[in-house]
Amino acid sequence: MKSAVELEKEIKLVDGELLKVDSEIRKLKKVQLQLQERKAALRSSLDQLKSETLSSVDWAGTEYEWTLDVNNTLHNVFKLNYFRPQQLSAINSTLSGQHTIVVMPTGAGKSLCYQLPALVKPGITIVISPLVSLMEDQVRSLKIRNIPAMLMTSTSPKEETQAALNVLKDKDTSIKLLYVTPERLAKSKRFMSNLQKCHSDGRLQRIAIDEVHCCSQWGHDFRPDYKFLGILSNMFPKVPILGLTATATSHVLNDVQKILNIPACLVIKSTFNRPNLFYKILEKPTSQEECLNILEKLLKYRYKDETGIIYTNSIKDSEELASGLRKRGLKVGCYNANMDAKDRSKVHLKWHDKHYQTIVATVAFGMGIDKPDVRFVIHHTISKTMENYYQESGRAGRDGLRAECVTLYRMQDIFKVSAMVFSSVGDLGHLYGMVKYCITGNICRRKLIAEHFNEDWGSDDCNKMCDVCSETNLNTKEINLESYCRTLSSIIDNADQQDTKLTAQKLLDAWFLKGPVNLRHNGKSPAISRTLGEDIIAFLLVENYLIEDFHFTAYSTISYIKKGPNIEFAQDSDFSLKMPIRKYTTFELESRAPSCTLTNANIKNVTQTSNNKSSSSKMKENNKTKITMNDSAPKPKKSKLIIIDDESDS
Ligand SMILES: Nc1ncnc2c1ncn2[C@@H]1O[C@H](COP(=O)(O)OP(=O)(O)OP(=O)(O)O)[C@@H](O)[C@H]1O
Repeated sequence: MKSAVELEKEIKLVDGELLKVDSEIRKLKKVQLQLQERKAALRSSLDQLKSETLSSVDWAGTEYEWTLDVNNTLHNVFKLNYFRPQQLSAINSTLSGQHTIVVMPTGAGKSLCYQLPALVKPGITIVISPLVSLMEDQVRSLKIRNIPAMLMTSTSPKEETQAALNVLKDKDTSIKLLYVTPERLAKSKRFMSNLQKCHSDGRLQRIAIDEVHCCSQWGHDFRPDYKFLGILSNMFPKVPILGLTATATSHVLNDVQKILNIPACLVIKSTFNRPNLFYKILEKPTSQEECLNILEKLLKYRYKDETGIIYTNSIKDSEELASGLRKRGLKVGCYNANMDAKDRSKVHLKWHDKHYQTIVATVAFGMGIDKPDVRFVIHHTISKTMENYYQESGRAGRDGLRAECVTLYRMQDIFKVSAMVFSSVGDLGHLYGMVKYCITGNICRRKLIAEHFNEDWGSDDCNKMCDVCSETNLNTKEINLESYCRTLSSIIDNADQQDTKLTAQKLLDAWFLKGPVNLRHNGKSPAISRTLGEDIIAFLLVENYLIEDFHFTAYSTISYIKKGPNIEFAQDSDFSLKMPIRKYTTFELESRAPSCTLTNANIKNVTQTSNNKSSSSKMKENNKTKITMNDSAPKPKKSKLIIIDDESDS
């Protein structure tokens, strides 16, 4: 038997060996990590290469084995004469079996990209869509065209659900498109097992995922159940996935590809320019009564006999405006999240059938509006972001004919919206993008929208279809803001010393020597209009010379104004800051809007049947999005209202 000392000694020796092994393990782990990183980098290069190779193909070609069928189906079943830009590319790519993501603006015609291929090849196309009402609309219009389609949601009667499940097992089914919600897919084991059966019988033709940005947490409509869709490419590797979205940011698109496990897929992206939409900013009066006067004139004269939407940002406003307009003899429906689903769909239908000229709605009225002839979208209050504005205004003119997008803007609305944005998202940058769009009077509105989508549109892309470009007598004057900056800074310092917080309104009052005397400055009232004063405050917010400071009460969130990081530059002797003065351009409230004739850009649109790589729109973005077009037909995105179909089998 060994002595204790010997045993201790031996333990030390073993410890030494263990240390050596640990060190070897660490070294090997390091090598393993390096190899994993190298492998990931190689894989990413391979994906990139595959994606670039895919993008270099002219997918809009007309020599595919299915071309004749595709054209016949377009004409005979969908009764359409031409493809809109990128539709044919998307159709050819998915029919070739490629995983594809299609990014097209709202109303550009994404649905056709999966509905048409579904009829050209045998088998079933599964369409995953987040909105029950949208699916219902689509199935209804497919049935009108004698296209066998079905949907399966939690609200479907039991027999319909059973029938839909049977379709997946039935080799003789005539059904070509089966619509399901992501929740149904994620939570129904029966659905998934039947889908596997359908696949093993060789009948699962394609999986289309509408609003595919809902996969990504970076997107504005994240839906947790969309994450589940990542298993589809592993379960059915040979079945092409076709994702569709109107959200264009590269961050979201990369995330979507990762989540769906299709990193090397083809991304087909249209430009976001909507050439048939005329953009206009109108000065918003202070009182609701005056707002109603403007809206009344617009509805009675400018948009006589036309259908449109008035968006506002609160339920209260939607009710007040709707009732005010009704009292003025107009046929108006109200739509907001306070109403139950039945009432909302009644209003939607009445508007759809032109019983109502306009619907006054909060953004609850959004996703899934498929009315092609919306001739005007009026924003009574600014949207929360440029993206939202693009989506909401984009509901106009989906038929490609001229339509108008009018925004009523005044400074106070910034703070109504910013309190909401701050409470929900915390990031005001996107709202300020919207403010910049409204207060900039010397830059084409389209150019400002293009900036948001990382695109670069020239003046040809606008074709005088915004209030700035169409104004022949545009004011290009600038105003120096140096002394105003210093005065505003001193007013805020003075209020601080008195332990008083200033709202934008109070700051404006103090600047114009109105309101409490102790808050006013010592100088003269500025020799400018109060409206210009409001623009200056908004401009200084957008440019970070002023910032908002939010305080919460039991009933509301109040926005106060503080000095921003850039205001310290105002003390420098060589400080210079200029703001272009906005001029409200002419807009006839009481004459008919120009008629809905095809614009040149539209004509280009509808005759475009093959890929045109000589785009005049230069995409700055180079995120695997090589196919770009300059003349997309009539995005967003989308309202925030999503009806979740959350019933599972269990
Ligand atoms: N090639 C075409 N020619 C003429 N009209 C078309 C064409 N393709 C689609 N449309 C019409 O354009 C309208 C919008 O199509 P669709 O609903 O597919 O748009 P979308 O891109 O899915 O929009 P959203 O993002 O709002 O869902 C529909 O009325 C549709 O019939």
